[in-house]
Amino acid sequence: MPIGAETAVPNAVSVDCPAKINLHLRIGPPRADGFHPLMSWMTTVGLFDTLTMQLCGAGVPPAAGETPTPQSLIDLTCDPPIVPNDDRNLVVRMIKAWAQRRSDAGQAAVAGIRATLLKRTPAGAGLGGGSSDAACALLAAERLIAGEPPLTTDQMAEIAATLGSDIPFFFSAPSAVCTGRGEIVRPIAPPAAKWAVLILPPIHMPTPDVYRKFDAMGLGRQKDVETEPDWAAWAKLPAAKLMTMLVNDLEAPAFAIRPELEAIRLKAERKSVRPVRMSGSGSSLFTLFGDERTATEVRDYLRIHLREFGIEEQAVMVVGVGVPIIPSSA
Ligand SMILES: C[C@@](CO)(OP(=O)(O)O)[C@H](O)COP(=O)(O)OP(=O)(O)OC[C@H]1O[C@@H](n2ccc(N)nc2=O)[C@H](O)[C@@H]1O
Ligand SMILES: Nc1ncnc2c1ncn2[C@@H]1O[C@H](COP(=O)(O)OP(=O)(O)O)[C@@H](O)[C@H]1O
Repeated sequence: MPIGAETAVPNAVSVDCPAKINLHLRIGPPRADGFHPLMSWMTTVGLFDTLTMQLCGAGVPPAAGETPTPQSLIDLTCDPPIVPNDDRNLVVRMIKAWAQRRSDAGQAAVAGIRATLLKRTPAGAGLGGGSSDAACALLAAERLIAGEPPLTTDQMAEIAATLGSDIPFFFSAPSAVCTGRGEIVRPIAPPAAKWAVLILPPIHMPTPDVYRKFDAMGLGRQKDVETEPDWAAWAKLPAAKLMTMLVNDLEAPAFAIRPELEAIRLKAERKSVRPVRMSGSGSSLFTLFGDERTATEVRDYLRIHLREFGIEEQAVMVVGVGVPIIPSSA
């Protein structure tokens, strides 16, 4: 009998899916498969989407106004609805890949899953929101069928790597060094700096465009992704010192595509009197702090001085650095 088919009581799991930032991101020349080798120190930050999932089958009463059972394996509702709820959504693709793996392994089929995704992390910001949602969908799905032999972190990361280079990181949250095309993940200590000011310019940066520009500019040296810093020493550095060590090799191509992003970064650096880095392929920017009070003061100051770029108040925020992922039964 399929799991969920006879479930009398809805069994929901809710996960706050954290965004990530690339504290340090070095990129090498493209490989034969077109992907770029990289070396990145990634950490979660406290900006969250919320994903709720519920087994959905014959015995489960539908939520008010919702269809009784999904027509397909997963019935996803997104808020805002502008986010696709079909196969373009990494949550849908992850659940399908998970169900396929179960089927290949001869495990019981899942009758259906009803999911809702409340989006807060902007897409195209280099914050891995879609990747986090996908990883958290797998964690939630595994929890929904508790009692079965759970997948190991390596098995989850293996499924994840088939869907996106950034997804495996989230199974080693809150802090890891990612190599290969991003899918080889090694947990390390999170930074001592526990707060970040995050700036979200109203700019959508498509990741492939930034990598293409990186190639067109002839950037990328293999040795940059092979020489690893002393991560343990970096993790202990005070925030201001650590910021001076961090590099993002995708800044040059991102700024070549959108020069106003560089102008925002420069202004943010001048006004905060500290280095400001881009995360991933952009467009988000961050700087780290050891204490929340200083972070809040700098945030308030930047809110005033970044207005001229069309950056709204709520797009400059203080977030915790190195937050855990904790699915909870709802
Ligand atoms: C740049 C980074 C840094 O963490 O993050 P984002 O800015 O996307 O958050 C990642 O490398 C993005 O990872 P992710 O967004 O999962 O990329 P994927 O879906 O696997 O690939 C999207 C496209 O990006 C390019 N790509 C991605 C990863 C990589 N190591 N080399 C690449 O060249 C390829 O053109 C690929 O077709
Ligand atoms: N659950 C999801 N949330 C947001 N975007 C998603 C999701 N699933 C797939 N996508 C697609 O992935 C793209 C990249 O989204 P995301 O991972 O949030 O940003 P980034 O690559 O900048 O870190 C989006 O433009 C969108 O088309």
